[in-house]
Amino acid sequence: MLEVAGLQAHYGPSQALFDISLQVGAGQVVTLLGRNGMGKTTTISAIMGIVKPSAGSIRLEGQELAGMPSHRIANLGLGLVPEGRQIFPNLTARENLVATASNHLDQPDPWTEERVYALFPELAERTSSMGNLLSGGEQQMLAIGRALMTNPRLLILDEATEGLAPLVRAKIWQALAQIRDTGLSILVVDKNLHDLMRLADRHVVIQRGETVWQGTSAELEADVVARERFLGL
Ligand SMILES: Nc1ncnc2c1ncn2[C@@H]1O[C@H](COP(=O)(O)OP(=O)(O)OP(=O)(O)O)[C@@H](O)[C@H]1O
Repeated sequence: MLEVAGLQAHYGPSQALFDISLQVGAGQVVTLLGRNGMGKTTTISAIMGIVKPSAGSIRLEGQELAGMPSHRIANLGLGLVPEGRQIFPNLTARENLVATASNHLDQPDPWTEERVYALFPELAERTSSMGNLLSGGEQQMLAIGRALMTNPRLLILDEATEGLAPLVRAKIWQALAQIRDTGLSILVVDKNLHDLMRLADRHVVIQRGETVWQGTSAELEADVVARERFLGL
């Protein structure tokens, strides 16, 4: 479904990505792991076309995305839940959900407000609350719901549970498991590896802008050296 190979990216003269390769198969949950500042957000930004890749390829079901403007990439089926949630503060929860809703790919059984509220019953209680008045957890649920309402083929989450209480975090993981069960592919950046071990099929570890390890949850569990060396865990 998504194949990234030899991806490089720069911020002005400074190179942030040197050689990123990763694959997300249809219906798979894949994590992107690495210590702070190693290039996880930049990798996601390059996939989404927010940062222009300077080399390498990013293919979605065979179609090259590198060099495309980000709105076209989004229309081809990549749904982003950005770091920091980026909820529209002056729109209500409901308006946030519908503002960017679409079904460009004519997906059967598309996501609707009702389906999002069934996934996150907390949001159903808050439909007329302004975005900036929602709690961190509600904002995160809304950011996920908003991305789902674009009916993507691949959902990408950057630090989806950052700053959330354990109980709220558990709700988010539970929802992601439900989303995975609908067959949607998911690429997720998060620091809570323990929670992700159960949810994810594969893990990709990056260090200083390079992919340095890839494998399954069982392989990562068994590879104490890689965990210590690349993740400090
Ligand atoms: N807008 C920017 N301009 C210049 N350099 C940047 C910019 N954003 C990130 N960088 C640099 O690129 C490198 C990778 O950063 P990135 O944010 O992708 O890492 P990360 O793995 O997502 O880290 P974190 O977990 O802290 O978010 C770092 O050296 C960072 O300083």
